[in-house]
Formats: sequence, C-alpha cells, structure tokens
Amino acid sequence: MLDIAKTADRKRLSVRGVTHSYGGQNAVSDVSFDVEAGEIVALLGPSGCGKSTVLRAIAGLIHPKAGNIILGDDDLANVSARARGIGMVFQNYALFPHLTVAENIAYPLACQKVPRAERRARVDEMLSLVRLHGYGNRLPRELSGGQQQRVAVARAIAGSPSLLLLDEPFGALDRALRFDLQVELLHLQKTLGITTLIVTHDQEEAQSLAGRLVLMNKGNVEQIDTPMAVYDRPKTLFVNAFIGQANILNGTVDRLDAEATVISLPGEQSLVLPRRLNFTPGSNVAITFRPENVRLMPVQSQNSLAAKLTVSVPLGPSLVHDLVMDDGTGLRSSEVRGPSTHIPEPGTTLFAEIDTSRCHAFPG
Ligand SMILES: Nc1ncnc2c1ncn2[C@@H]1O[C@H](COP(=O)(O)OP(=O)(O)OP(=O)(O)O)[C@@H](O)[C@H]1O
Repeated sequence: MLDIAKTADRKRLSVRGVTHSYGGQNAVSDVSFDVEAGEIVALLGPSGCGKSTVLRAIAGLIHPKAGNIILGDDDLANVSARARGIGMVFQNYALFPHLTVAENIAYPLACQKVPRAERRARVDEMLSLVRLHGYGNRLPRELSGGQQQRVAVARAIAGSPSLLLLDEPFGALDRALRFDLQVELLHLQKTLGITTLIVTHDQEEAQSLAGRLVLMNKGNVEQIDTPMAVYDRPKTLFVNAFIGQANILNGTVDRLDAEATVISLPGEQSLVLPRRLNFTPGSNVAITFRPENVRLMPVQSQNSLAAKLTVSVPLGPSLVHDLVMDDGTGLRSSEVRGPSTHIPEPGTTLFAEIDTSRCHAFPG
C-alpha cells in the first residue's frame, strides 16, 4: 500500500444552501449537495450555470453570500483557503513555470513545513504514481500538455488533502489523451480514496468518472443522481435534453384514464402513453424519448409517427437517422448496425414507432 493512502484523511463534504451573486446578479442560488467520504461526484451543467462559483466557494477563493460549506466536522466559513486542506487542479495546469516538476510537486509540502528528506521521498512517490518517473528535473515548458496536467494532479494530492477539487481538468487536451487521463485519475482516486469533486460541462467525462452527478442549470441544482438514473429518469426537461440525446414533441393532453393518456400532436397525429399522466386534459406537455427508443418501419402502426428521412449517418457501431415531420419537428432514431442493415433513401416517408413505455412527459 502507498504511504499516502495510509495518511489520506477521508472526509465528507457538505454544501448547504450556497448562494452567491456578482454585482447584484445571482450566479448560484441555494445550492446543496454532499460528497461522501471517498466518493467522486461531478458538478455538471452548461457554461455559465455556476459550477466554478460553487467550486471557488468550497476552495475558499470567494465567500458566498449565504450557505455553509462543511468538510468533515468543520464549517469552513472562517477557515482560510490555505488552511482548508484542499487540493485543486485547474484546466490551464497553473504550474509554476520557473520551478522544476519536482519543485512544483514539493511546493504544498514545503508550505506544510514537511522535512526535506520526507519531501523528496513523497515527490518520488508522486512522480511514480502519475507515471512521470525521471521527469523531476524538467521545467513545465519541457512537458506535453498531458504530462503537465499529470504534474498538476501530483501537486494537488502530494499534501494528502482531505478533498480534491478538479475544475475542467482535461478541457485543454485532445479526446484520446483526455480519456487516458480520465482512466488514470479514476485509478488514482480509487487507490487513494480522496473525496473528489470534479467540475465539467462534458457529460461523457462526468458519466465516466463520477458515481453521482449534480446537474446544474442557471445557478440551481436540477437533479442529483447516479449517471444511469439521470439518463433513465430525468426529473426535468432540461436534464433530459442535457444528458444524452432527446426527441421532444410538444403536444396537448387529449384524454386520460387509469391506464393510458392520449396526447394530440400537430398534424393530426397522436401518441398513447401506457400510463395516467399527472396532467389535466388540455394541458400543454413536452413528450420526450431517446433515439434508441424509436424504430423506423415502412408501414404505419399504433404509436408510430409519419416522418420523412433527411439523412442516415453511420456512427461506429450504430446508424443514426434524422427525420422531419410535416409540421417541421425533427425526430432522431438510432439502431445498432448489422451486416445486413438496410439504409433507406433520403426523402422516403417512414413511420417512427416509439416505445411509449420509455417516454417522459414534462409541462409544455
Ligand atoms: N468574477 C465575476 N464577476 C461577475 N460575474 C461573474 C464572475 N464570475 C462568474 N460570473 C458570472 O456568474 C455566472 C456563473 O459563472 P461560473 O463561472 O460559476 O459558471 P460555470 O458554470 O463555471 O461556467 P463555465 O463552464 O463557462 O466555466 C455567469 O453568469 C458568469 O458570467
């Protein structure tokens, strides 16, 4: 077992009702979530939704207007950024350019007044951990972007922080390298068991790294759940559209009984959902479903919608079809491609058969 794993101090992070504004404009409102000791959670949402503001408040770089941040048993309100025991990694590496790799990694240890010999041993351990053994004497500019980011990770964990914060850590790297570093980070986090919060706007990154996601939109938390639950049971239309792909049909509740709800759609089409929705007749609803829950058929059946094929695109193992309905609403269907999969001609009218048991309904 690694030395650092023995000394890692697992703490639970609790964010309670954090609210912050810049110049009167609320950037985050009443944000609450927990990261259990040793857990990895992703804060996910579109640009400007307030993710970095939450992270900065946890790190102690800003003081939120309201709310509490509790790490372990300590409320951090009166604890300085430096004394919080938090390791941070930013997108732009932020290594000290005039210090060598080893000096960069040793920096937090020097601040903690760790004796020189112990510092040297810890730096060596960190270099092996991030697979940069032998690079200690180089300057940051003599490393690739991926290597620099590994040094940033090593520096963040060298001081055995009780919390690791990562702000878009791999945003500047190309896709393949990002994936490699994500796998490495996951391995490292599991080995060390550091409570970790990662901020990203990349849903694939969030889903591959985190056990739970905190979905933010316009300064508010919309849902906190596992990646699969967020995908399968989105609580809001925003979450449904932000995670994965979603077809959205705007319609009106026509009639409902105990077992079914009939939705009228533009162009005299309709859809029967096999359950009673919590809406009154006449309500506007947005019905959503994933492309993989749509099958294209040559003939009409119940719960199929007529649409014209615009394009079919092979994407690795699947085939994605884009269609347009008479009223201009777009539809997307995807299927697993086999050796005999037939690709229809663009312009063909097809019938999109929707698995209505997988549809979600939100206020329109
Ligand atoms: N220093 C600042 N002064 C004024 N407004 C700010 C400041 N920092 C952030 N904001 C505003 O607060 C809101 C939230 O910003 P924040 O950086 O937290 O979002 P984000 O989700 O991290 O975005 P991104 O993914 O683009 O980094 C935005 O509307 C932003 O314009």
